Amino acid sequence: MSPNLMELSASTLVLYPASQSEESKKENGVLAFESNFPQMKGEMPKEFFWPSGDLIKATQEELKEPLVNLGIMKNGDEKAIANAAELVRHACLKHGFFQVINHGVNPDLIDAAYHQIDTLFNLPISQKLTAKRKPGALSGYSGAHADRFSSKLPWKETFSFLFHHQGFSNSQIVDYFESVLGQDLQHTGRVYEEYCEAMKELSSVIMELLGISLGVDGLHYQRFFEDGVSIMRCNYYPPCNSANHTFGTGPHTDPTSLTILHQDQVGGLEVFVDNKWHAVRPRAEAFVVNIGDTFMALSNGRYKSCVHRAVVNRLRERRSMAYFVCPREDKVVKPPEILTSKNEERKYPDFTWSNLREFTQNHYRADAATLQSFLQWQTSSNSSNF
Ligand SMILES: C=C1C[C@]23C[C@H]1CC[C@H]2[C@]1(C)CCC[C@@](C)(C(=O)O)[C@H]1[C@@H]3C(=O)O
Ligand SMILES: O=C(O)CCC(=O)C(=O)O
Ligand SMILES: [Fe+2]
Repeated sequence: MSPNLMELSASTLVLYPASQSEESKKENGVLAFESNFPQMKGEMPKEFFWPSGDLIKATQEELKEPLVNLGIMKNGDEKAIANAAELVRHACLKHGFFQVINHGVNPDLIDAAYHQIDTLFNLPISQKLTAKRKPGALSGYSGAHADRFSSKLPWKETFSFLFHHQGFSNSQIVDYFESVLGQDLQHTGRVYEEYCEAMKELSSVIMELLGISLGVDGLHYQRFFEDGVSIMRCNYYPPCNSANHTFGTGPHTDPTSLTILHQDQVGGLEVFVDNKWHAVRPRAEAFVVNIGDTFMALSNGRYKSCVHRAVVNRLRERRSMAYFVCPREDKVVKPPEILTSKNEERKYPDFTWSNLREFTQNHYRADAATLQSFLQWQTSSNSSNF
């Protein structure tokens, strides 16, 4: 760790625990969580308790969430597209969150993808651990992130994998599933291959609309992401008898560019709007779209990265699927000139997704201040090199 990072860590950064030997992990109970989670009965281990300052309840006030009908993007009615762009613009300037309907994704495919979440998380823990996420990597299985963090653990299991938008075979995900979980998971891989293809198409339509809504050429962001590598994540949140004291996913913004999320009918996603937490009512026919930190930078700070979290339920298990759109890792993240030409200052220096991703995997636990902390870190590590 650089000395500068240590200085930062004292004030703003939440750092990983020092790397531990397998022996000390056992002593700390980390491996025990992984193998017993989510069957843990009785009292919730202290590592899952979150500070009371974070546990503020959502308001009962209904959120007037913008629902954007994407069907209009196909028939090319200019007025309808302008109206949709206005809805998106208003939502993104304010909080960075909207939902889309008539998105063209086959509901049977969404059901099939949920079904495969059950296949995945019902595997024996020994098999899930064969696909365990390696330190610093984004793909693989994780139980409560217990091997990465030692406090404020999230009450969830996740399975993540990468999806190359271009230049890979149409069995990239099948191949990954087979390599980490074995031949039996071929069908699961096929379902997610199809799901990710559908997400890629959907993200391209949303990028076009975002471009139009910012007054940028509709093709600009579409092109920027065409050779990207996105992250698909299946989330499984077991029921929790101390649901009021923990989170499934704590408060954060996504460091990625755009998140297309589907949640099941249990509900649990909450967004921070007007200084309050609001529950997002589950809608089977809709996808939730969140602006992430990287898109905030691509819009020169105009569009807000959405602050959100997921709460867990005392009695019911919950599932969600997140497709995190990311550019190619070495692409320079900077806003199009049209957004900075009218004497508007650049809000963020250039960076690459690879740098920001590395920061979240090796130096900082993503939260609601990731981008600011990353920029501070980048500045201090650059200055220490000279
Ligand atoms: C780049 C990423 C880091 C996380 C997965 C993707 C996009 C979202 C990030 C995350 C979900 C934000 C909340 C905290 C986190 C640790 C989690 O709860 O999973 C984050 C992911 C991660 O670092 O694995
Ligand atoms: O499960 C959810 O509803 C949200 C999950 C989330 O925010 C994430 O994985 O980044
Ligand atoms: Fe998120």
